[in-house]
Amino acid sequence: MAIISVHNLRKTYGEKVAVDDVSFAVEEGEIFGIVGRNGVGKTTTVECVAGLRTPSSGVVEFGAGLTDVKEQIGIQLQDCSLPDKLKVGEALELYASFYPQPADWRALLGEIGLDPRVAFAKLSGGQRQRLSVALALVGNPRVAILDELTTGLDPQARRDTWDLIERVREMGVTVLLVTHFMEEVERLCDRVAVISAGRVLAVDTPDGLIERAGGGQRIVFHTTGPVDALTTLPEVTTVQRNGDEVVVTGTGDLLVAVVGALTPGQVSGLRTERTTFDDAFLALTGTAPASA
Ligand SMILES: Nc1ncnc2c1ncn2[C@@H]1O[C@H](COP(=O)(O)OP(=O)(O)OP(=O)(O)O)[C@@H](O)[C@H]1O
Repeated sequence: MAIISVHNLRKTYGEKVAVDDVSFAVEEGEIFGIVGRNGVGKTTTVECVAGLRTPSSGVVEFGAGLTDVKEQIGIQLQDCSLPDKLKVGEALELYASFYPQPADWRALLGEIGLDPRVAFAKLSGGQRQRLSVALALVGNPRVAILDELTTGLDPQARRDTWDLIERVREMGVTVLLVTHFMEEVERLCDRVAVISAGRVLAVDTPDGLIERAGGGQRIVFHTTGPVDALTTLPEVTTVQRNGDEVVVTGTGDLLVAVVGALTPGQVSGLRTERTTFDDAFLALTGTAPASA
């Protein structure tokens, strides 16, 4: 049974429609991604789920066992900031005091690998993000909402944060992950809702969305000759031409089918690539993802 079900969520600020019509269900124990470009309504959606904002219309339902949203959903908000002089240990102890049955914050310190005596001002970007994850977990939540956790981090800090998110799931916590970083989706998410302009375009596994975008296979080559015949092949999903360069996506024995249909001697630089979640996102939304 779904631990969170969102039905036709809509949120407006005056004339501004931040979330138009969003529905999805999060299963217990999964890492569920909310993915989309900046400003499409991701944060507003999860703030409505966490009870921080009141939807203009629509319903957010919680599965059995999730009875107290404020206590059982931990949220790490984008750009979380703490007083400069507050030490890591003091922050965790303070946040733990807000909850009736907090987690052991000293054990959480081990997970995030931080020294409790270090002041917030002295933490690097990656360390601040790891602290904000720990603060989201200190209430012993059933669900952790993590919003744009790795934006602005260097590649190593990003990978460390991904490892931490995987450990959070291993602790039995369901994760609702807001991101516009496509590699993060492929690496972490069991399922994902792709949002554009306040609406859900698709909900599926990352592989399922890649499959929709061309079956995980892509062939790139150069030719000056005609390629129209490729579109009639059953293995071919899309053919895109940009000058001499042709990109073909499809399924099954795509390479054999494409090579068989091309005129020998007119093709150069043929290579195969795996379709990525970037391609799937582009195919769904018609826009490339923003860089992190
Ligand atoms: N309190 C508010 N008042 C007015 N407009 C708002 C408010 N909060 C958000 N918005 C607008 O609603 C839209 C959706 O914002 P939201 O922060 O939910 O998007 P997002 O997908 O999370 O983007 P980002 O990744 O940049 O945070 C944006 O156009 C934003 O400017």
